[in-house]
Amino acid sequence: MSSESASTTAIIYTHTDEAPLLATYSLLPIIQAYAAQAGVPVETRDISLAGRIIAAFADRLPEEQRTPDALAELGALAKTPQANIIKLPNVSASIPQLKAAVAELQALGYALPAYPDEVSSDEDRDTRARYDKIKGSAVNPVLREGNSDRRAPESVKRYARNHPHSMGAWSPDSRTQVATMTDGDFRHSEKSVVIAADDTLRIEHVDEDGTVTVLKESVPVLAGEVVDSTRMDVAKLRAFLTEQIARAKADDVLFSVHLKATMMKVSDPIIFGHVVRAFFPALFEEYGEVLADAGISPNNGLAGLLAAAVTLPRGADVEQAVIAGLAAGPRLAMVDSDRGITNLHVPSDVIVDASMPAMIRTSGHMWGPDGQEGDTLAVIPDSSYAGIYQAVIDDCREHGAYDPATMGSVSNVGLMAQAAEEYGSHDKTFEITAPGSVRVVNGAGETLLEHDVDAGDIWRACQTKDVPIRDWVRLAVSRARATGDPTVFWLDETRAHDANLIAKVNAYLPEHDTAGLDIRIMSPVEATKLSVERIRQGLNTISVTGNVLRDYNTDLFPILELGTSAKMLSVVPLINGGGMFETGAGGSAPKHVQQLVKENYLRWDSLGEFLALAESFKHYSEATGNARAKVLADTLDRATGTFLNENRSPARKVGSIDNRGSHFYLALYWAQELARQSDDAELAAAFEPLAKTLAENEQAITAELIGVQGSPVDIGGYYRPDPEKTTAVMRPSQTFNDAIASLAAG
Ligand SMILES: NC(=O)C1=CN([C@@H]2O[C@H](COP(=O)(O)OP(=O)(O)OC[C@H]3O[C@@H](n4cnc5c(N)ncnc54)[C@H](OP(=O)(O)O)[C@@H]3O)[C@@H](O)[C@H]2O)C=CC1
Ligand SMILES: O=C(O)CCC(=O)C(=O)O
Ligand SMILES: [Mg+2]
Repeated sequence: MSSESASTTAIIYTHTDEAPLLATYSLLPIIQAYAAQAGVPVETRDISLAGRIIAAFADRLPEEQRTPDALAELGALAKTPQANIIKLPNVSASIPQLKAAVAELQALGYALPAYPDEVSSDEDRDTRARYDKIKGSAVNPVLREGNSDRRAPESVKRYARNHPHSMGAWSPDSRTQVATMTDGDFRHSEKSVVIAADDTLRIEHVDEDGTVTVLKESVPVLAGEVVDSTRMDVAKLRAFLTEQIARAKADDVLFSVHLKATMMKVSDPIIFGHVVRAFFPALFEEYGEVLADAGISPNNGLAGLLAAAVTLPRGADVEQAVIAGLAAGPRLAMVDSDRGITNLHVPSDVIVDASMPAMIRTSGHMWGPDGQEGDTLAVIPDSSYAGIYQAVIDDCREHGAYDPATMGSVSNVGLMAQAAEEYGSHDKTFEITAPGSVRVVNGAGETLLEHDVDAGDIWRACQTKDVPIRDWVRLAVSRARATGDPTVFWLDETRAHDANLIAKVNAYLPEHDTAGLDIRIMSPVEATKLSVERIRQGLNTISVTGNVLRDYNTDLFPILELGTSAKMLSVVPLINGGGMFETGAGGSAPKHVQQLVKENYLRWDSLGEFLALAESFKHYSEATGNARAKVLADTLDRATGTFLNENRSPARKVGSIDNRGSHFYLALYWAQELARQSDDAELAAAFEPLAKTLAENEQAITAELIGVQGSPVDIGGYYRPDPEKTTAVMRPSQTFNDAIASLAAG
């Protein structure tokens, strides 16, 4: 089947990375077997980090190693009404991850160039440009051609209330605090304009002598689009960081930094590098030049720095300086205290959306170098969104931890389509090399936005198109109508960008019937206070936010309410009519892969996949008229309900059912629902024998699945696991495999 004809008729299930990929090896064969009975093809496309690297260098690889650019194909598909994509989380690679993936592929025989830290030739420039396109959040902005609708379905919320997850108690004496800048950051420097007519903008740097350097030649814009620019004053950033490090030391709390070096792939690694510099002043005073000359950047974290420094003549001295710096500074929060991995080791290890809620769930604690929990100074340099975490912390300190058995819910409608807001800043973010100004100029040569800058400052521009804003308002009203819940736009009228958005929201709301709906506009901090107050009363609130708060809120509230964002329903109604169904709101859980390899146990919870799949079948049925797809959806919904009632989610430890066992139970309940339903007798007959076989063999299958656990396994790679080895590991029950195979045979 060619990809064009496939795209009009098939559901595309993405082949990604890490834990979700492992789960796919077990779950996808079940899905394909069931869907085939209803005439619904389910195909895969490889958008894994390794797959994207291979595709990007296809022209430099021999014929037999080449693969097509599946991400480009799906990006184009997402713009069509035919799109029906199930999107699993994928690695948004930091440079250390990218390098590791390249090394693994090279070892597999792919003659890929190394990532050039220093660029000295045209070839380097080309190689670097290809890798830079792959790194960071490179998949989601391409596929997300719609806004985001993330929520906990009622059945999931009920499950969480009946099986409340653990929640660390909060003390009124907690000294945990958020530290954020009050001046000179992105928040305080922001300027914003609404574009009057379709145009092409240019971004220029003007140095102190008036010499103009074009930073970006062409930024096409449409009428009604919001364009912002802003700067991080690096002198102020460094002063702020030095102050916070001293403060954490004086207060004897842990020091931690929380960034999004993956999604904000240009700005945040630079900020991360400044944190590393500020934490180790003596190291950089002494060896800064040596490290820089060797192309070793603190932006990639302490782990990369230490590994690379070993090769230097004074490598041992550098290592000693790091040890001395750790001893001299405040106690540094740890990612893994057993393995000595600090908060400053790898930029992709401290991703704010997951790291802050995990801390709030654990009594406001992080882990210290001694492996003990402790209060922390959580540094979030830019103040645009940091205040929401402080508001939650203040609430917990005052009223204690939330109670998952009784708390309400905060769902999210997020603006993200067409690379909205910070998502689109990657190719418009610059680390400034000389003092002067940066300006955004329109086609007529007029300056629309301008900032004074100094060398080292980070300057960035963002774009938010009008069509997505309009669609976001529509989606917010439709969720408000569907639920009757208060619906709050988290917008701050004192922020330049938000002020423009507020005007648009006020213009577009009257296009809808909002009679009887409670729709408000509040600053993020005030909206947080309202939402947590309602949560404590067991009440639900819809948060309608921009892209970054979409990311933050859809981990923050689910982690507090459900224990994990993996249990979220995450739908992206694509603006051109297609559907994308994301599986949960979390990431690719690297820790889970380590556990599988060590003890053949995968604790990944595929509930997000089950929820996405049901929505995808529903959409398929509506788009194609295939009534059987609707039967698949309805029966899967009911099966997921039983799955939750029976508490068949993976446990965390060896000896219980894990991800594979949870897939068996889903297959059992789904087959039983299909056999039982009366909408389609033929389909019922097709599933009756399977339902019987699975039920009869429950003991045997779970015994086979649990029996393999407990010892190390080989999946033949991390970023490019070997398909045969991984299949063998992820499908270890012959009885179960035979039963699924019998469906096709029958
Ligand atoms: N949509 C996407 O494509 C996204 C991709 N990412 C990427 O994922 C990677 C890891 O990100 P990170 O910030 O560490 O966040 P993760 O969400 O991957 O991990 C945080 C923790 O969340 C829990 N968790 C997440 N998903 C599940 C699940 N399905 N079942 C059970 N537990 C789950 C696990 O906790 P525990 O250990 O307690 O079990 C996990 O260790 C990065 O490369 C990041 O860029 C991140 C977010 C979204
Ligand atoms: O695109 C990414 O890097 C991660 C996105 C994410 O965390 C989210 O969508 O919640
Ligand atoms: Mg997120």
